Amino acid sequence: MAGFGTNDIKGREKEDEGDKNSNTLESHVVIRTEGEEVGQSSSERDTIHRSGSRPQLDLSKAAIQGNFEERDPAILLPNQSDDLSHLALDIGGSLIKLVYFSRHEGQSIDDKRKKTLKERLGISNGSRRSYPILGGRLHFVKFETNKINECLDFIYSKQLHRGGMDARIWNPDAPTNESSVVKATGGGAYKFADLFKERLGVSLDKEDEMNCLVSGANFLLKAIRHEAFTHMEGQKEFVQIDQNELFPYLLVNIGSGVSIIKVDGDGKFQRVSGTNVGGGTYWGLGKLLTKCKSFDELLELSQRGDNGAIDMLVGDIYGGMDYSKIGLSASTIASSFGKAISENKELEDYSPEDISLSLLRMISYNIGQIAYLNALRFGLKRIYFGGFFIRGHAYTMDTISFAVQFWSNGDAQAMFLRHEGFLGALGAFMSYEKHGLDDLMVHHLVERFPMGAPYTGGKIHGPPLGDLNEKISWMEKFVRKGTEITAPVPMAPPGTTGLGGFEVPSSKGGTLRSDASALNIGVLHLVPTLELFPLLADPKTYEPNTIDLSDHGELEYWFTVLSEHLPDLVDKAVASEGGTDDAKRRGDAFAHAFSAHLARLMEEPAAYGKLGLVNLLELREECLREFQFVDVYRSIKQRENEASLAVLPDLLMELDSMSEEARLLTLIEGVLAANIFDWGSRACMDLYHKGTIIEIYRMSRNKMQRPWRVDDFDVFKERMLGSGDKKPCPHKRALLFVDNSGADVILGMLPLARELLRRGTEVVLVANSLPALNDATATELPEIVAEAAKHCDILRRAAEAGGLLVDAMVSSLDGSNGNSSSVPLMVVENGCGSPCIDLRQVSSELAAAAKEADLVILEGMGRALHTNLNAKFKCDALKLAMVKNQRLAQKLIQGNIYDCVCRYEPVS
Ligand SMILES: Nc1ncnc2c1ncn2[C@@H]1O[C@H](COP(=O)(O)OP(=O)(O)O)[C@@H](O)[C@H]1O
Ligand SMILES: CC(C)(COP(=O)(O)O)[C@@H](O)C(=O)NCCC(=O)O
Ligand SMILES: [Mn+2]
Repeated sequence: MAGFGTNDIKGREKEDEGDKNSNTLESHVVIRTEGEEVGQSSSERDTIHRSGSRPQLDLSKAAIQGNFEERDPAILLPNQSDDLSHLALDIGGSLIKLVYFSRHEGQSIDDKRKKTLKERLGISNGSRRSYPILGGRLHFVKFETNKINECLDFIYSKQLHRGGMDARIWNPDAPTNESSVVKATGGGAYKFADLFKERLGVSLDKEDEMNCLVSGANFLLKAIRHEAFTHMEGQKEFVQIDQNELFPYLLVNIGSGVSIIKVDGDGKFQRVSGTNVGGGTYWGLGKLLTKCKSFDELLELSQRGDNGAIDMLVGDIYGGMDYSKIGLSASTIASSFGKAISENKELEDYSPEDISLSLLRMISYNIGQIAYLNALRFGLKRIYFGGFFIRGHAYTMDTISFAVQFWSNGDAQAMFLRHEGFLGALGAFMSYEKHGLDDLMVHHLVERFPMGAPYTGGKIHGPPLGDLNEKISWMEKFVRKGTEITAPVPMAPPGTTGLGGFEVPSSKGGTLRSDASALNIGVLHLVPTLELFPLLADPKTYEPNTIDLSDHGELEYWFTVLSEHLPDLVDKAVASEGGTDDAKRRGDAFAHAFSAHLARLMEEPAAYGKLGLVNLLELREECLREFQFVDVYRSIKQRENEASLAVLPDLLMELDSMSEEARLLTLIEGVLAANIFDWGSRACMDLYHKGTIIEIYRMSRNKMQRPWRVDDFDVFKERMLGSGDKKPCPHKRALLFVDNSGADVILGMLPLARELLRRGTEVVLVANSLPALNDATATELPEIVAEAAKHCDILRRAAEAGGLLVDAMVSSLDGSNGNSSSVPLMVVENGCGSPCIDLRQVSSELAAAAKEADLVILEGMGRALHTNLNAKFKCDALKLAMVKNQRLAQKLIQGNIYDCVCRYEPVS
């Protein structure tokens, strides 16, 4: 449909009138679940959501209460917290790497509704793992080895040596275990054992370094989706690792020295070679030759260098010509530092920049070459490079990649790891028994990039700041200091010439992002309750994002959309927390944090792994949560729900007076029309100033004209109603992924759900676990359904059967009580708090509900267009959305804003 003219819409006063007339939800609330927001003080709500992502999935309290019959493992065994280890170390020649685990208080809403639901879905008992996976977070921190005292202070301040602060949060009476044991690897585990004992009273349990490197690498390659990447000529590309073809591979760890390991499987490896010319050589020699004070300074110098001033090039020997017969260009380095012998110059006559670059190239190239030769020795094609020498530095990676590519004629591939320097520490962490990490799968891990590490220059450790005040004041300091965070990472292509030579890197004068602000690895959230959505036709090829943000134009467009939305979002966020000074400070901090993330990603889109809209939109919500904005759109949602519930009875009556066929069309039309209530869309927000909810809804419905831009309604209708005399059998169970609040869910999806129920199909409403924009959450839905059920027998009976109406439930219309024989209407949480959905990581509840489902209905722009438009399912799928963005409409459906998509994909 075309745009909405102002003529269509009446003045704003109407809305207020409508508000006065409508019943408020609060006055009708019947069920109130534990932990529910209604009526809670904001501080109570904070506690519930403070833990950030997906707390509902983490049923820690249930486990704490000792109900070992429950399947949900989440965070478990608080009383055994002494057995659970929280810290592992890799103490190397140059750096100390720490991996530590923190548990966070999850929200458990184990109410009656959930219990009934679990019974229905058959997930109440049995199949507990023998070793529960822990729910919590893995943090990565590093220190310089020569500043070991800083490291000891850090461990002490976080009490990590005592099993962590968390242990006492769970069990305040837990004795502090003075003789605790911490897993450690690297030479320092021996060298500093006494110091750890003396200062912290802990014994270091030494683990073999190679073993740790390998198990760390294997864990990363198996459990993290976007861990490994190639880096050629400035281009970073993530590689999808086929788990069946993971082994064998060559692992090259470039620390102070270099270890080269052939890996054949878990625990199956051989250190086949190594070289003493490694990261320590670059840093050591570089320090002597340039007087640099830090590794980063040295690396930064290299970016402004011209190694041709020191290196003897092929051209220098051949009078400026290539030696093309053997494939060497004039710019190929014939002899690193070779020029220094023929010139009558002293060290001071060479620039530190040139020296640093010569050194970097010499060492990187040499390691690349030795790595390749070893790969050749064993016929290996995949070479993974780790170790902190790499430091995510584009030029280093390009040089190594070039060497491998050049010498192997393209046969072997150099790949790098995002957690490059933490392999050993992760391996040491893995060596604890009983942590259950071996069972972890890709879908159990969510990586988050919190703001608030101390980015102050110089310090290389960057523990995330847990305390909100600390975070905000850091953010304020940062804002005063300037743009340290957003300073560009030098990513300029190195200008490789081919033929074994390199031109001088073209990036000039850029400062290297300080190590602590590199922010390219986040905190790994372990969420054991996440699962792969079982109805995906082919999980291996599934890609949630529809739009490819590696297209720079797209990236820029969506970044602009998000930036422009920010001021309004901050206003709403601050208002949602009462507009207090504290809320304003948090609002400011949020705006800066989110802008900094955007700026970071704009410079280096792949910094946080492969980037898509699903990540960007979730990042925004996560960032709000980080600054404790619990539910920004709460009052908007409530107002829209109230207005919509008030007109629901009329709508249901209207529907009931129609023929089956007309009704089905009206229902689908209703869903599409009501999808206009989206507070994430700029165009829609502008629209809301022009009319009341009900007016906009009516107008939207009046404008629904078929054919829609994508219109598979007739095929869907045939599947639902049959044709001629043939009545098809109804679907057994439909999953309805709902979107937005108010009209969208109440006047759109609920009536559709009711129709399915009427036809004997069980309905599962799938809603967000956490708030995102104005999306209804799974905790809000039962109340909404309860209200709707007051006006509708079908909904009431189904809701009762699905356990949605509990205790002193609505006084039923027909006076009957108790369980009816109706097919059930259920509500499950989807496991996320974003306007989009990545079906590789959904709640276990949803995964269980999906097993019996034969129809999936995805609704809304976020879940059906930005993500999943191209997703294929093992069952029938209906994708419904109104496109509320002009550019997207053009791109996806060659249409216009407010056009509609009704895509039906029957299982073949
Ligand atoms: N901030 C830093 N300080 C010192 N060295 C660093 C730093 N960042 C990167 N490096 C490089 O990383 C190397 C150490 O890598 P790492 O994998 O930690 O090995 P090790 O276990 O031998 O300490 C150093 O020799 C240096 O080349
Ligand atoms: C965030 C959204 C995906 C939510 O849409 P919904 O799923 O509610 O239909 C959408 O509002 C969106 O893409 N907004 C940004 C584009 C714009 O403002 O035009
Ligand atoms: Mn939405």
